[in-house]
Amino acid sequence: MPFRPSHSLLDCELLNLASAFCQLQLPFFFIPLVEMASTTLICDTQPWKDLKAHTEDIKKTHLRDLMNDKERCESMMVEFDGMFLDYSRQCATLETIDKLYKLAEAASLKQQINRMYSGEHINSTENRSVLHVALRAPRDAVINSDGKNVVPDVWNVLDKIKDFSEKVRNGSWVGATGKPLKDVIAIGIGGSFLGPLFVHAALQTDPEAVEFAKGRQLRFLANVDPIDVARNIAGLNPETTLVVVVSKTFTTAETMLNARTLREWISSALGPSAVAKHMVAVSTNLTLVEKFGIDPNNAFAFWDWVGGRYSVCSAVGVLPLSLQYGFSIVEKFLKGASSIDEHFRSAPFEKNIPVLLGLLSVWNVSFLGYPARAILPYSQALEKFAPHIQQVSMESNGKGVSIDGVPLPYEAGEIDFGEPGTNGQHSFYQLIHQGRVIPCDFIGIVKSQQPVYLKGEVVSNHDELMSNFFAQPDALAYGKTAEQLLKENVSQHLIPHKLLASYEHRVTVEGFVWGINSFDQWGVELGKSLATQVRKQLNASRTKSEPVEGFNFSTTTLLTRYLQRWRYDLSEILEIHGNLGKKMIIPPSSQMHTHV
Ligand SMILES: O=P(O)(O)OC[C@H]1O[C@H](O)[C@H](O)[C@@H](O)[C@@H]1O
Repeated sequence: MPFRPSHSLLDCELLNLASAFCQLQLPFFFIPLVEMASTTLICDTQPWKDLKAHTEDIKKTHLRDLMNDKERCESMMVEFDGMFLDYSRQCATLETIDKLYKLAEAASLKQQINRMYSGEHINSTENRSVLHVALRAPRDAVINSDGKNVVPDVWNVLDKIKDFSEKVRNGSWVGATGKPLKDVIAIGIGGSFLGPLFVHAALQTDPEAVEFAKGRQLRFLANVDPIDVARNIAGLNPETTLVVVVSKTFTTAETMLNARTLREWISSALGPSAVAKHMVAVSTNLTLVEKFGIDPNNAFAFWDWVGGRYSVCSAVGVLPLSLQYGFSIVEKFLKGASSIDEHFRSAPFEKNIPVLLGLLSVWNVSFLGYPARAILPYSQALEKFAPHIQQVSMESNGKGVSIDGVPLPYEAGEIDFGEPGTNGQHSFYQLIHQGRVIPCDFIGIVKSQQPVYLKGEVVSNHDELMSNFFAQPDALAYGKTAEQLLKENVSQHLIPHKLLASYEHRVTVEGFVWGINSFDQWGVELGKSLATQVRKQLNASRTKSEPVEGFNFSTTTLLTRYLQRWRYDLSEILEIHGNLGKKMIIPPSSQMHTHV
């Protein structure tokens, strides 16, 4: 059993809260709920063994020499629909790539992709199909799940979103006091937050989208930290605000508490009946939506064949983004993603961008032993791309057992991190230059959303940015002494939809080759159940002074300290939270002092 030590702690003396928390990263080893199978692992196949042996040749080769081979570099460039991928700076020869194709064959990659598109239950531990590609399929496409074409259902919801968002935007759907709803707070976390935030950030300065968003605001409330509530509602008026509660399950603790908090914010200001006009929902669980008090007519469905982290193209992203930018803008986004879906399904591997990206990741992680990957978009509009891909990749492929429950004797999964260039250059690039070898994805855009060219300057501002984009990869590849690697990806225009779909499929390719289930997340579930135990303890200690029990020494100490350093009784809680409209809407800074 692998032991994964973790640090704990944190001392918030800074805020004078003196609370101690710890980040639990328990040593656990989860065996999915399936019988242990005696299936062959990919590492037992000949192509895997050949690649292992081949790493010795690669270690003797310097990237500088590889870069001098024009023919090699030319074969490592691929173009599709406005995207240009150059992977010539990978520590790989043409022989490596050939061996990776053989590995893909041994992993039945083509067949696995086909199984996904044909709706087979490839998420076997949850017994579900994986069909986020259906979310952006054209209206006349046929994609079956359990013998039923799901595309008409997808378009029913899209049509409903179009209709609703137009009503809100043109003022025919108004708030309880008759005022138009110009501001939207989308509550959600994880997959119900990161994708929509990424796309929102990408569209925020898009010249066309800007026009459609005039006079409107879209905010995201994810963290259960009440500071996030305070920041979200700061400056907003409940009378002109629409709250969209986004949760696949409609049970996620953080989201539901935030939803109850904003329900209180609305009803304490406008009366309980105002909720019907000011709150709508996106979920697969319409029963719980109704129970919460949101009219199911004001709920937008999606389906269990959409994984949370793959849900941005469902109502999860489409509803808030359509409210902000109008449905036509979002529809273009869906079309862009769909173009990559078709490319992924049908292009031969040597021209298939997600397949190439995925195979190279497997090469870097499992053969060259590089556990991390930096995602470096030279575009501020893509500032939320790395955080989104972090979830897509790390929640999908952060697994230690095969899909059949066999412990993996090789590393799988990647540590993803990133920042837009050039900010990252002034932060962590030093380590990449001289410290550790980190494969990097450099993402550049040909045309800026917001060009500036100052009179008297040598180059335009975007060219200045792109000078760095072109310089850094070569500095890494050639270096002075050290060997580094990376790949570049240049897009003609800002194409977040195509990047999104390419990276989603890349993660899928990796999972298929590693032989893991990229579509479940049992580790996260364990964390949730432990939080339930802590929540019960906090309540028992606060309300009945019960001692902390049932935890290990470390957690008991931290919890006891936390409880002792900030005590309150029930009447105080009611005083603070009971009248949200009046007492909680205070600036975050003064709120902190009030509570200390
Ligand atoms: O959309 P929800 O059901 O509220 O879930 C929100 C998030 O919860 C968990 O963290 C899951 O691991 C994520 O995949 C999911 O996106």
